[in-house]
Amino acid sequence: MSDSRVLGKVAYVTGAGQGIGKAIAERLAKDGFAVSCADFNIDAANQVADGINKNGGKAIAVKVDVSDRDQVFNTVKETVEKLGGLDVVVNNAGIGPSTPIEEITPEIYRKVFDINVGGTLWGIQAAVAAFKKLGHGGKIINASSQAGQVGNPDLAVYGGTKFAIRGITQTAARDLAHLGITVNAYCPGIVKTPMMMGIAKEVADAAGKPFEWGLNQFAQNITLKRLSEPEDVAACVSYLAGPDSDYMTGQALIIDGGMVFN
Ligand SMILES: NC(=O)C1=CN([C@@H]2O[C@H](COP(=O)(O)OP(=O)(O)OC[C@H]3O[C@@H](n4cnc5c(N)ncnc54)[C@H](O)[C@@H]3O)[C@@H](O)[C@H]2O)C=CC1
Ligand SMILES: CC(=O)C(C)=O
Repeated sequence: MSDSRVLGKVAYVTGAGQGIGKAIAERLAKDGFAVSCADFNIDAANQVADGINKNGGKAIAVKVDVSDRDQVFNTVKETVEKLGGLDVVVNNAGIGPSTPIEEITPEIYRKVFDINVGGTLWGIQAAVAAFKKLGHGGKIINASSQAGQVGNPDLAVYGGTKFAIRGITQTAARDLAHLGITVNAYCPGIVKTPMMMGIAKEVADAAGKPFEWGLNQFAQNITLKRLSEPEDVAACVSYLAGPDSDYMTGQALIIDGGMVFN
């Protein structure tokens, strides 16, 4: 059921073409947001936007490589022009290769940080510019991870980006509060998406083990004894995007089924 408090508001979600981003876009549309589905894979983003529109929501798809600052600014501008405003930016897009310490190369380091950390910084910057031009504050929501809370096997580079995103979230919260902007993050656990399944396979293959062994390296200590659905994460982001979280900023909400206990 939609929330009358967000009707007429606009959300820009990166990585909305599949996985967690798709679930976030669909949930925010159900909540009542008009949604800009931003993704490198424009065909996938179009499918998500078409599905939202067919279900009575309002959505567009925009092609973006979040590692390219100009593309992020241009697609945020396109969102404002086509949907009539902007209130929430979800910096969800990311890549997650497994990187055994001795196999890390400068190329993979730069690529993962450019997308995961650069994409978050450019999304924050573009959101601030749009909110200021529109004359109001807003909400910025960044994708961290349980792997941004504790070190995970073979994820030194990816996990490093997720730790970085928590720190960026805290600093941005402090720096942007005077503009009426809150900045928070979400830390999913082991979510059934192509990214996670890919990591599990890479870890298993590197160890010469079956896929299930690789997945279990990450999923064996989930208190609730089930993998996360993308919709579990979208429910957390729905809270962060809505007015009930207005008094929250600089936080990284852990939505992992009970893996990390701070
Ligand atoms: N799947 C999991 O278990 C977890 C995922 N996360 C985080 O959640 C976010 C989403 O992850 P998933 O849905 O699992 O990933 P996914 O790989 O299933 O989907 C990622 C989406 O982002 C898009 N994308 C990738 N690089 C892009 C770029 N440079 N510019 C624009 N779009 C780009 C892809 O086309 C894809 O549609 C990521 O930030 C990830 O780090 C955090 C914790 C756990
Ligand atoms: C992909 C990810 O963020 C994990 C394993 O927590």
